[in-house]
Amino acid sequence: MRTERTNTQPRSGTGARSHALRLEEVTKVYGRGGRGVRALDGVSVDIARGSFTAVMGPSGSGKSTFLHCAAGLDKPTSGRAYIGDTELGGMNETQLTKLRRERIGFVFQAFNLVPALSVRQNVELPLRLAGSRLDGQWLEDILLRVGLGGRAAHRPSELSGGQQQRVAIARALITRPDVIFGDEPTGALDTVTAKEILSLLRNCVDETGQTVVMVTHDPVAASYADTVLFLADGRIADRMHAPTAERVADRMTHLGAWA
Ligand SMILES: Nc1ncnc2c1ncn2[C@@H]1O[C@H](COP(=O)(O)OP(=O)(O)OP(=O)(O)O)[C@@H](O)[C@H]1O
Repeated sequence: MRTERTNTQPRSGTGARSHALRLEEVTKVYGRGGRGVRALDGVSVDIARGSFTAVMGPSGSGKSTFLHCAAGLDKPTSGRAYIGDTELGGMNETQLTKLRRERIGFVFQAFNLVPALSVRQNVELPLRLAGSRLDGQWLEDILLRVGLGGRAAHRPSELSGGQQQRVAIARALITRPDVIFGDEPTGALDTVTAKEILSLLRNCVDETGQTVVMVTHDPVAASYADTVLFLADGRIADRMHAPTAERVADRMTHLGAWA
């Protein structure tokens, strides 16, 4: 049985569990005055290391804004975002770029691989950009872990969609990041391949203690997580532990997602 590790309460005092990321009263308003859109509205969440969290909600509920503020891609209008104990608000663009390269992994729907580079070179890229030393054994371990041991010399165009997403996951793992953020990582894949990729993300959490936070519209994808956060109108409307696809779909229906 899976251990419940995502603590959705703000951390308090001593004895708190180690968190990979934390948002404190994060509000994001796009635009100004009467035409401003409150995309996030006082969101507080504390996500434990080694946990798998899915973020769901109706279109426009603030999922992308949540991910962007948590990953330092966008600045909250008010409130604070932390990766580990590092508060992002005080950082300039150069520092944020460095933090994203070294401490965050991204897996997007569209894979975003460099076509001219081999699998191995794509996976090494974050370390090269960061000027960090490459641990060859770790690279080999990761390629094996994602099932690409025999494909290291291939170009992305020579791989299937599922294999390309495995490269993206390997690239996200190479820096041993605090958090891997997934933005619809299975959105472009067929059902069978999507399940393989979700199992791989699940294994990264269970076997290497990786933290994964994934935005998805798919209740089946969300069911691989330990916890689902449901957003509605920029707020956390609900959270579900040990989710099943049926319960997630039911909750989404009640949030009016598929009305
Ligand atoms: N750059 C922006 N400028 C103005 N409004 C924005 C901007 N980005 C997002 N919004 C608005 O903020 C709200 C939340 O958007 P967000 O993209 O976070 O929602 P979402 O849940 O990811 O939606 P979807 O599931 O459709 O991708 C929406 O009303 C959206 O129109």
